[in-house]
Amino acid sequence: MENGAARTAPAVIVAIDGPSGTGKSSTSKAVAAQLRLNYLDTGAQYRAITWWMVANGVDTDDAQAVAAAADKPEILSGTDPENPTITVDGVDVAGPIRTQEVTSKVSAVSAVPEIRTRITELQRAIAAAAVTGIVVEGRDIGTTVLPDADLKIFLTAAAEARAARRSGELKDSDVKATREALIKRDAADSTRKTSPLAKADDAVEVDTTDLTLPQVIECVVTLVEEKRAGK
Ligand SMILES: Nc1ncnc2c1ncn2[C@@H]1O[C@H](COP(=O)(O)OP(=O)(O)O)[C@@H](O)[C@H]1O
Ligand SMILES: Nc1ccn([C@H]2C[C@H](O)[C@@H](COP(=O)(O)OP(=O)(O)O)O2)c(=O)n1
Repeated sequence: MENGAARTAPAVIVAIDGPSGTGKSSTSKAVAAQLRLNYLDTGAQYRAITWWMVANGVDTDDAQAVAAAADKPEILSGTDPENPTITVDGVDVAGPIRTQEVTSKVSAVSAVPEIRTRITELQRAIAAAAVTGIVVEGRDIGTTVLPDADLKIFLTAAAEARAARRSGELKDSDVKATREALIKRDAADSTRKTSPLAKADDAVEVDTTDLTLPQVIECVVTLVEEKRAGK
């Protein structure tokens, strides 16, 4: 260290993208907790605005109606990886945003350009305010939201593995139906016009099919540390 001065690590921005069930949320939370960074689940924000549309009787298949309401709800994300929170107009929606109804409607709502503009602004403001840095996970973080991120990771996994992981979380669900719903949602998210799910050219791809969660976490922590060390 020069002249014995204490050196403060610069804020590090990590973008983690990929399809459903590849391990984005679990990995991002653990990496952020381990490295004392903030954490943002951008899927939760799209789920929250979708929840609001449903709760307020907006037809989620009517893109014009969804666009007209895009600025109405106030969405707040708490970025502590040990206790991430999400509220809409002051209401805790962490539970309600995970229902099958919201899951089946979120792709249509998040394809509307006015919704993406609104949520992208929120995401950039949260990332800019993170003093030590942040891990942001989603579908278009490396490509659109934070194209200058210090490190971009794109997680993948075989559809069978992803469906098995997801149905392990949902009681009474069968793997085949979960697999079909997941493939349908990924296809919608990857083919929408505005900011689709995509790997950034400079992202590191990690196939998690045959890796345990601790292995994926270790891999990403190592990549962040290498970046910080300037390798
Ligand atoms: N590498 C892995 N091996 C086994 N299970 C995993 C792995 N990564 C994540 N999981 C589990 O799969 C489920 C989905 O993971 P999650 O992090 O929510 O994925 P995503 O955010 O990409 O949809 C969770 O129950 C999680 O514990
Ligand atoms: N950056 C993002 C994050 C999520 N979305 C949309 C598309 C996704 O199907 C939904 C839900 O995302 P979420 O990460 O909660 O999905 P998972 O069920 O965890 O895979 O939100 C998006 O369009 N852009």
